[in-house]
Parts: sequence; C-alpha cells; structure tokens
Amino acid sequence: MHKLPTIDFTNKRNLNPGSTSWLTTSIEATRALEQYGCFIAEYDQVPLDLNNAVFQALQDLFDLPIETKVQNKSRKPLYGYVGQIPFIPLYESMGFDYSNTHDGVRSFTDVMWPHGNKAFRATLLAYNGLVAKLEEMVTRMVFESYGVEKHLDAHRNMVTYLCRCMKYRRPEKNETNMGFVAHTDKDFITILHQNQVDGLEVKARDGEWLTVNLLPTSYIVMSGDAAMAWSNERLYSPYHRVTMNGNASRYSIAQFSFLEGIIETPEEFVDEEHPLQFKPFDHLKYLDFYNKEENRKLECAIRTYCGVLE
Ligand SMILES: O=C(O)CCC(=O)C(=O)O
Ligand SMILES: [Fe+2]
Repeated sequence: MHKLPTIDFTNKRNLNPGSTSWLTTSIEATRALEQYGCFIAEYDQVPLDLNNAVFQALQDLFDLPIETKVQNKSRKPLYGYVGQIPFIPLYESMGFDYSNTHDGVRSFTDVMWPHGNKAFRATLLAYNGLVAKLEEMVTRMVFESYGVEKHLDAHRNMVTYLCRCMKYRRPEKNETNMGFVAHTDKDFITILHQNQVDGLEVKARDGEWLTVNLLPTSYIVMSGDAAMAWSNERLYSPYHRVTMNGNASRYSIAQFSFLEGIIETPEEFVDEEHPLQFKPFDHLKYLDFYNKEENRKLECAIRTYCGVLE
C-alpha cells in the first residue's frame, strides 16, 4: 500500500536555505519527486481569508455567462477558456499567463480579459505570488540536492507560469464521474490546490492509483515531463486524473512552471550508469507538439519528442 508523502513547509519549520530543516526537507522533497513524482506540501503562507477569497472568485468566474468566459483568449496554447469538452463533460477551465520578475513583482502578461475583473485579477495575483514562493523553494531544493545549483539562476530567468483554474461540476445521475482523463503534466513543476472537495488520483510507479485527501493548507507539488527529461529521469512525471464522487462541485487551481527556451540535461546527471536519455528541447515547442491531436494519445510524449532512443 502506498501513501503519498506529506512534507511540512509551514512557517514553524523556519526553512532558511542552508539550515538543518532546509537540508532535511530538501532530501525528503527530492526523494518524493523521484519515487512518486509528487508530494503533499503543508504550506501556511496563503492566509485562510485569501484562500477563501480565491475560491469565491473562481465560483463567480465560472458563473459568468459563457459569452463572457470565451473572451479570455490567448495566443499561447492551453491558456484560454476551455469548456464543454465532449468526453469530459464535468470539466471547465480557464488559464492565465503570468511572469515572475526578479524584484518579486508579478504581472499577468497576456490576459485578454474584459474590464471589470480587476478584483478577480488582484486576488488571483496575490495567491499566485505566494504559491510561486513554494515553487521557488522546491525548485531550489531539488537543484541543490543534485548539486546543480549553478544552473539555478539561468532556470529562474526562463520560468514563465500558467495558472489554470478549474471547475468540475458534480455528475448528474447516470453520468460518468470522470472529472479529468489520466495524463502527465507537460511542465517543470506543478503546484495544485483545491477547495475542500477531493478527487485527485495519482498513479504510483507500480500502477496503483492513490487517492489524495487534502486540508485547506495542502498543496500538491508535482514534477512534470520537463523535469523528468531535465533530470535524466531521476524525477518522475506521474500519471494523474480527477474522479468526482461527492455531491459538491470541485474547484482547483494549478500553477504550471514552463521555461521559455531550451532545456538541457546538466552533465551532473549523466554517467556510464545513466546515459543521456533526452536531447535538449524547446519547452514551449514541446507544448505545441503535444497540442496536436495525433500526439495527445502518446504514452510518453516527451520521449517521442526528444528521447535519445526515439
Ligand atoms: O484539478 C486537479 O486537481 C488536477 C488538474 C490537472 O491535473 C491539470 O490541470 O493538469
Ligand atoms: Fe495535470
């Protein structure tokens, strides 16, 4: 029987780089991403009232008329409004693109969202800034654990985020309870958060599906295909899906980190026992590749795209 590891990132740990708690947590987090490709982070930097405001804002957002929702468009794949997908009728989502500048100021860069939603944007931006801190911490821990921290600045300079907000309505009688199909994430690190309705399931390496039960302060940290390729397969990119069992609608927010540029496996990951598995690849072009209908069904899209043996 598996159980996803829970790792304490709360204030009381005093996670300062170099401290004993930092080093212990770095090892735990990296091991969890190797073994399961994810873990549950307990993280209390997002105040409960902001947390509640975010989910209230999401409810209001998805309650808007469809004519309004479809106005959230982007030239980038995966960023716009997605609703009414025939094979996943419970699911609806909307993406927001934003960057994270050096002085900590974060801004949406590509949102074509009608005026009147300033409050929504401010709430989401405040939330994203705090969640990005968790992503920054985990990424730094992983780089340090592998002794590749000299590449961290370059990595940070390339990071761009997609924040995808999701609504899963409860299934009607005789309707499928499939909320979202099994898939791996195409990004580097995902941070997932939900309202108090569970439904996420993660597949362990041996094929067992694990259900995930979360507290309001729980965040799922997951490594995606890009992290798997970058680390020469030390990190795992797990299949996961959403199944809707209860009576309530589920709202979740995923923060995906993508790199604008070429991802290359550092030489520290490569030796005789671990020959290079992936050629350097352009991360956003990988998204374009995956976005094509014929590539969506690939068992391991990243291997087909840039695997050394393909
Ligand atoms: O809603 C969730 O918890 C999962 C969403 C997800 O896996 C995704 O958007 O890639
Ligand atoms: Fe996902």
